Amino acid sequence: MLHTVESRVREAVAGPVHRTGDAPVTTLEIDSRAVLPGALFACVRGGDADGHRFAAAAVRAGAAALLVDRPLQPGWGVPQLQVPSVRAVLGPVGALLAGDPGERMRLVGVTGTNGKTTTSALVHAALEAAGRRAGVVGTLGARVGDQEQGTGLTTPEAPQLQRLLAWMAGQGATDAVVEASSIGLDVGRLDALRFDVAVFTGFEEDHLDHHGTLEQYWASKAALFAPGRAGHAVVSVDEPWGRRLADQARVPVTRVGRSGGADVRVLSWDTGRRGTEVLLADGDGEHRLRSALLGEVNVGNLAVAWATARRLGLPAADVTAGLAGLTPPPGRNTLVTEPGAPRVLVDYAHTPRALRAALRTAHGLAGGQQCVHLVLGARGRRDRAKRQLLGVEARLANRVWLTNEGSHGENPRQIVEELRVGLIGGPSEVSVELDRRAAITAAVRAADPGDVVLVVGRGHETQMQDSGPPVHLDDAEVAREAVADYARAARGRAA
Ligand SMILES: CC(=O)N[C@H]1[C@@H](OP(=O)(O)OP(=O)(O)OC[C@H]2O[C@@H](n3ccc(=O)[nH]c3=O)[C@H](O)[C@@H]2O)O[C@H](CO)[C@@H](O)[C@@H]1O[C@H](C)C(=O)N[C@@H](C)C(=O)N[C@H](CCC(=O)O)C(=O)O
Ligand SMILES: Nc1ncnc2c1ncn2[C@@H]1O[C@H](COP(=O)(O)OP(=O)(O)OP(=O)(O)O)[C@@H](O)[C@H]1O
Repeated sequence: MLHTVESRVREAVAGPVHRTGDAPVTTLEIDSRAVLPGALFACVRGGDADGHRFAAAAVRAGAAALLVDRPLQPGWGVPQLQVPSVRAVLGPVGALLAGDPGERMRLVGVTGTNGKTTTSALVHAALEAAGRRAGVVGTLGARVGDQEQGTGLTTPEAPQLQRLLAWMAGQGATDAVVEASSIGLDVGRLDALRFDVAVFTGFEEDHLDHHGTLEQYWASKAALFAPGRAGHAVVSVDEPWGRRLADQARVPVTRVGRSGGADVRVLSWDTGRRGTEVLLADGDGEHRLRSALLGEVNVGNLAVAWATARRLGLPAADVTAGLAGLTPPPGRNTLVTEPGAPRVLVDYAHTPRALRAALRTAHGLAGGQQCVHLVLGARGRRDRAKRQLLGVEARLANRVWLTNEGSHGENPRQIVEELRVGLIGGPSEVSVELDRRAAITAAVRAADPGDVVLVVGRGHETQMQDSGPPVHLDDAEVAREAVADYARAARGRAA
């Protein structure tokens, strides 16, 4: 009933709350186009639109009540609950109407500029190996057992996130791992959830088009590591940002890294075509982890996942088995190979630091003798300041193919020019091919069999958007075709 929602709102926020009547409400919905009969429609003021404008449409679709921040005249015959900020109560109200699933589950929240999806998948694998039924929510969707649902966002809006957790609990999940994006934290999508363990994978400049300043971006992430939000923190302290967080967090911290002060310390590691091996030391002694994930970034991800799983009380043998058994998430350092053809590494790197790491992984695979060819673009209408920095990092490649990555209405040639600025004066040979499929194919054709072609930016994504509707484009699929053609042609020449 709406009066129960009112009580929850009063517990959660200060300020005036006013209700015009009562009605049974079953779900919370923030999009009028998704309203089902019995919903409480929350009128959210957004960047593009004011949800109050869609209240009439929501009532026509069956909304039983409205959550508003100003009284609507008329109310179209349904009661209204007026609060100071609709967005600020989405978490608590979403939790209430979903049956407070977070209170029945053990929750892990994973934040960091990069590594959330990978680390979440690792922790999830460890939980399952320990015999716990666990769900996972993030960029790749929501999953429990063999059931999946799309999420659209890395961290879904609070009503959807709460419904997903309820769905997982209904499927028997006792635990859930949730990717916590900075934007999700900033706009309150994770409000009303308390994480048993909050995980920090690392930090660099990103999403400044949303946050405005680096400090604001930092503050959004750091907010997760506070009493009431998290019980314990697992923090990668290899970089200064992690050390800052470990020092400032107001919850107990497990420090993970290569330095002497770390509680979970990486003693040595090795990564290559066959995967990654890490030797760790913690309070219980030394542990050797093996994983099919490749690339130096996964050394840290594995160590952090280990520390998280152990913090959750999972037995060491189960954690080791879970981490070893994980199939690499799609588009994260995915290797495409055929005998006689160059190897292609498809990776979701879309920040300067991730690109640097991916290039190091590619050079490692190329063995230092062979060339690394990079296919690089940048997404339109997103973080424009990042482009030049990506270009600077791209100098680590021997040859660079600048291309389109989905212009979202911007001029793709202009985006490529902004990337190219960072490459000026560098040693790499630079070509421009705006057709992404043609760029990947050309890079493979131009490579020698021992070379590595690194395709970054889109990872698992299968839809690319320019000015028109999205079109199907899967980098790994294009790479597989190019590599197969290359191998066929090589066999033909040899025959
Ligand atoms: C910055 C941000 O959080 N934006 C999200 C936000 O948009 P907004 O508040 O501006 O909403 P709006 O479009 O102005 O609309 C206002 C309200 O009217 C409603 N509406 C709108 C039209 C209509 O016909 N009926 C209707 O009810 C909308 O559902 C919304 O509630 O609320 C929308 C509705 O849920 C989200 O789709 C939108 O995400 C946009 C699409 C987005 O791309 N967000 C990205 C940047 C994002 O959140 N990314 C993070 C980080 C990913 C990473 O780590 O890389 C993520 O967690 O995914
Ligand atoms: N710990 C890490 N530090 C830096 N870069 C990483 C790390 N882990 C992965 N990466 C790089 O970042 C890319 C994205 O990894 P992942 O999907 O795990 O991160 P994410 O935080 O979920 O990204 P997003 O929020 O954009 O979905 C990888 O393809 C890899 O290039």
